[in-house]
Amino acid sequence: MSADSRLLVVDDEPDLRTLYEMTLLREGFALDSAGTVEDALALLESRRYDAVITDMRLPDGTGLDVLRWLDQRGRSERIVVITAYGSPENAVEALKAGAYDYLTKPVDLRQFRMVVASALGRVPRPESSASGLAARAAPSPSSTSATSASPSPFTTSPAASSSPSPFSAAPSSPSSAPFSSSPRPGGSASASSVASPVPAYAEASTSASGFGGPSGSASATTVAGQRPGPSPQDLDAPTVTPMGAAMVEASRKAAQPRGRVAAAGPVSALERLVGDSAAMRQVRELIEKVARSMAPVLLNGESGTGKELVARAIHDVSARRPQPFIAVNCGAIPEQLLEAEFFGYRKGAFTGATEDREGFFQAAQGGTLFLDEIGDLPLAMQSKLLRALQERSVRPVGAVAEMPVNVRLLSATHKDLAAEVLAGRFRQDLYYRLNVIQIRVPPLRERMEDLAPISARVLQRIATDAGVEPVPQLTAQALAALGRYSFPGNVRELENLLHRALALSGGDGIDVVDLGLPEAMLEAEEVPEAAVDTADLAQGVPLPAEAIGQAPLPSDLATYLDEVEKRLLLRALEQYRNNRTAAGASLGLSLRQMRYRMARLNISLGGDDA
Ligand SMILES: Nc1ncnc2c1ncn2[C@@H]1O[C@H](COP(=O)(O)OP(=O)(O)OP(=O)(O)O)[C@@H](O)[C@H]1O
Repeated sequence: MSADSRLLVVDDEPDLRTLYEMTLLREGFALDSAGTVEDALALLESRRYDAVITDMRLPDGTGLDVLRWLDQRGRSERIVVITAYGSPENAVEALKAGAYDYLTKPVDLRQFRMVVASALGRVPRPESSASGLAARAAPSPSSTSATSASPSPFTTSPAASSSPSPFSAAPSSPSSAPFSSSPRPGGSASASSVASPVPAYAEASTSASGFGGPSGSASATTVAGQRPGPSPQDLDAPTVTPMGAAMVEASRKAAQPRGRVAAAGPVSALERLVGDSAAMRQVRELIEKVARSMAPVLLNGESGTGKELVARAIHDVSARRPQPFIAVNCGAIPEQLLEAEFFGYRKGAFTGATEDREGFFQAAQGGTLFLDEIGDLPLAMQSKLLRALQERSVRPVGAVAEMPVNVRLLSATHKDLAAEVLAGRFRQDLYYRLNVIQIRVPPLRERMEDLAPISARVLQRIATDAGVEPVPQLTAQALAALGRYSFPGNVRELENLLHRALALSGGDGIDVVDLGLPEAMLEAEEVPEAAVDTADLAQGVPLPAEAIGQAPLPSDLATYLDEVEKRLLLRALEQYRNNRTAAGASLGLSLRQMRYRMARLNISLGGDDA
């Protein structure tokens, strides 16, 4: 049944080669094998394969040689590298070099089959004998809705925001504190546990709530609920206490801007990631690149910069897109519930465990598990997570057997994890595993040229959600005022601020006053006196007498005016830290006009000038 896939196995140990061959032949794959790099390359010269499984250490080179050979030729074969036990640095190196995945010796054949299936883009089918949970958790590839046969392990309520749970995700009022570091949006702060890989509520809220909540959530699938679940006694909780559940967002589909859903179909997270700054272009490139492998990615950046959106984009671009994307806020889960939440539990495991429940890993089976605020995981749980990653299997609380999981792990933190390692608060080995590839999502203030397009997109979304038409635009002055703000809460704060501005603005335009920026900030940022003459030129304020009345007449008016214009543009650019949108707006120019004038006057900002 799998004979359409042809694999190449490279290992110099005949016994192992035979073992791999037998395993793969039994799966129905067509197969070639080689014992050296040279033989492998000869075979690869002669034909293409769907995947290559290669040992790292070979008599005449390493698996990396095979990998690089393929990479240099732009070949599409996915590569699984087999590394010796206790040499994670080899695995990391292979992943960085572009391997799809790795296996550690001694190879567990069940894992072997799963990894190969995953490399071939098939839905890995964990052995059903391992646990009924696995089979239940694994969604059908063709199924796009909640398919779990089991009832929700944790009660989830679509009426999330009314949940009294301490972890509930009542959308925060965007107007409450536009300048404070905004509260997490309804999305990320949601409280809910995963019942099934793709809970019905996820589907429903994907189409219902659009691109994000009023406070700027990235997730339209956020669900908050209260789990009347138990606190496992064997996890330091002496009695059963109804707890607020972990914070989870589950979605197989990206959230999408409302109003475009029906016409344009689902909008991927990558499309939702607005911004054409050099930094964002680089992030987008990395997303495309890392989406091709199973390499763990650590997203680093301040709160509200878009780390979760980037994680969703990686999932959306990857072959795992049809499978669940499970986002978990590690910092929000009570410590004594962590193990049960992550790995699930079995009926009778502790008082109140009246039925089997799946955990995040099972819910993400075949898909992506995004662990936000990974730096908040307590050390004990870090060890358990590390083990799950190494073994690619988890043991639900109260279960005897391990169950294999095929999950791609993405994590995020606003902390400096390397410093946390040094301080003894984060396990070095786990850091090493999570940090195979790092993507830094820069703060908004470092990419202010993205301010205008993000604002436009956000306004479009919230206006559409609120049924406001036409979509109000920011005036040039409002945009300039925003350009002077440092946005400690990043894009989320911008969203909150615009939400509030939209509510306050009466007409078609959003002006400075609607933004509710603090007086102190506006005063501090007032245009310096010396600039008033020129800044106000457009409003008809006359130039000071000495500028035109007493200065000698220029012999070449055009060149003279060009020089004046150039100096003013340079001053504005300096004042707005090379942000052309804000600098232009302060002079009453659109970005396009600004670009045109800069090009005409030969003004270059150096570096990437997009
Ligand atoms: N480049 C972008 N374009 C459009 N919207 C964005 C962009 N970056 C972030 N957002 C929006 O900003 C909000 C915050 O993003 P997100 O939740 O991904 O940030 P985060 O870094 O994960 O925050 P935290 O660290 O607090 O979890 C979301 O609503 C998201 O959709």
